[in-house]
Amino acid sequence: MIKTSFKYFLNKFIKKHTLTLLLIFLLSICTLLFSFISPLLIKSLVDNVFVGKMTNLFVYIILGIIGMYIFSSVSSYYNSYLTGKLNLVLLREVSGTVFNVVQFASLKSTQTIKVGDMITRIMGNTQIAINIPVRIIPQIFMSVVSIIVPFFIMLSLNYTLALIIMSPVVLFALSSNIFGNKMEKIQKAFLETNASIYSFLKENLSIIPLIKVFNLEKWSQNRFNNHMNDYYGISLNYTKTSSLNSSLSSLILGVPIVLLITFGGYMVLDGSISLGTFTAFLAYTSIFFSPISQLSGIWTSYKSSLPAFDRLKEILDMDEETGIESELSVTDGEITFDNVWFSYDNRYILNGFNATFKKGLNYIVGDNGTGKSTILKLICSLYPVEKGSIKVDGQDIIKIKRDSLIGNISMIFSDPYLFDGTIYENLRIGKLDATYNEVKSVAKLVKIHDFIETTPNKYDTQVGENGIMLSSGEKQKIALARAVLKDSPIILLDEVTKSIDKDSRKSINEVIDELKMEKTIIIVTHNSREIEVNSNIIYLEQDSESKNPAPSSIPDLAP
Ligand SMILES: Nc1ncnc2c1ncn2[C@@H]1O[C@H](COP(=O)(O)OP(=O)(O)OP(=O)(O)O)[C@@H](O)[C@H]1O
Repeated sequence: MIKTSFKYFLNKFIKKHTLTLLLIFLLSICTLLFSFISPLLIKSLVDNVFVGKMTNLFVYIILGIIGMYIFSSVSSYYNSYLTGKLNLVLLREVSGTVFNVVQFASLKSTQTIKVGDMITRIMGNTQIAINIPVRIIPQIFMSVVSIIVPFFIMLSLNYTLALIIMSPVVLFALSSNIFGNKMEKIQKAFLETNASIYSFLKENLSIIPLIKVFNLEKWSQNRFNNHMNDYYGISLNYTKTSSLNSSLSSLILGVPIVLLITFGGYMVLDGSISLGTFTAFLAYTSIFFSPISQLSGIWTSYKSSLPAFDRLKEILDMDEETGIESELSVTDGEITFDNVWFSYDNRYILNGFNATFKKGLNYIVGDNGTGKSTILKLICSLYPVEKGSIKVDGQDIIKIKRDSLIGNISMIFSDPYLFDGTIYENLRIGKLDATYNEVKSVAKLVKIHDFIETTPNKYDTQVGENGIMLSSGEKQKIALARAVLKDSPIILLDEVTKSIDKDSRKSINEVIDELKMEKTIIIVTHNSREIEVNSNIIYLEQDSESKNPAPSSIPDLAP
């Protein structure tokens, strides 16, 4: 699974940056050149200048070292700048794509992941995934080059000594593999725990009033502590394993040095290698083994980053909302449900539901949980139906482009969903190009204008997160104003007058009365006293059978 997600990620996001990555690889080699050449310059310094007394070479070697330093520093600057830039470009592209998928995915699929978890995936996991192609793979490449080049140089200097010194490589390969697999498992658990902490915090911080009125502070604290204990346990395991890995690497790193001093030292005394060759070996041994030791750390980070791909792919694979073919043309505004089946998590809410909603007033009434709100959401295509069809003026909504369908519908949820902005901005989402005057006249219509005028900055007053500065009734009036402003032929209202006072309700009903002449209005309500005579009524029961009763025969569902 991880392999497929990784390949998919590379093809979707990294392939188009191949040139930049190649340039980064090239600059990495340039940065390394100095470390490869400098031991040879030192060898020449010892053997030719100090021992062989070729003093004319001295100045060239010094100039060579200075030149290599400058070249290496310039390459290193461009290398790190390009890497940082590519990282930022990819972060913007990947998180933008993931966010976009979440926006357009069906509600059913987005609801499978908790909000806090989703946030950690969009930002945190994206960065972890990007690290692999942008930092980890170039580091692996650099390490491999840093191993291969000194390997051949050492072989050319002294074949036997080179092979003796390189023998501990096997130990590195073994420990990297063992630790890499272990870290992959730990990181998977770590990412899940991290996501559940975010989800818990997101939920907890949004229900603080509930916690206060039920005296749940201690209970809540315990839940947080439990999450933190899990986090602590997994993080400690991570720290323990990675510390063990790095100290084991340092221990293994000592083996070739001991081998060089023992065998190389013997060879110098023996006269089979020069002192310069021994010095060059000393330098190449650390050049050769430090990337091997780094490689085991990089391999561990590579393995531990892999679970992030699966978590991102889960989002990128989400179903898009349906409706791709045609535009909706609303003439009579008739909506028909024909043998509609729909379930949440295999629990059927609608079993072959049939109903017709016509231009004018339509009511859906029924007990809690019978599927009234679900019917409105299905008309908006927020969820796809499983069997049967929903048609608007004979056009199956499954074939209609989503923005065309939604362009013809105003849906007001029972929760008005306000965002953190001004009253004006919140009203205007019904019609983004509405003028100030248009917004104002609609606010007057739904009886919220007078209240707005009393707020500190009038229409520019900030409403706070989810409209926390406003009362439930004020929020519902704002939501209603949005629907009126949108002026669409179909209006769906889910218990929108439940928190509205008697006078305002009266004027809102007058607005609805005016709109019913030319629009299809479907109202979900529990208050049968509000239902107009001669309107179309769908009464839902637990088995989802619909009847068309006379208003007088509907049980009074109001509390
Ligand atoms: N996103 C969801 N995931 C799973 N089950 C859901 C979801 N939304 C609603 N349900 C379930 O579907 C059933 C119908 O819900 P719906 O909100 O449509 O009922 P309703 O008739 O509007 O209820 P109420 O009168 O209480 O507002 C309920 O039993 C509810 O638990």
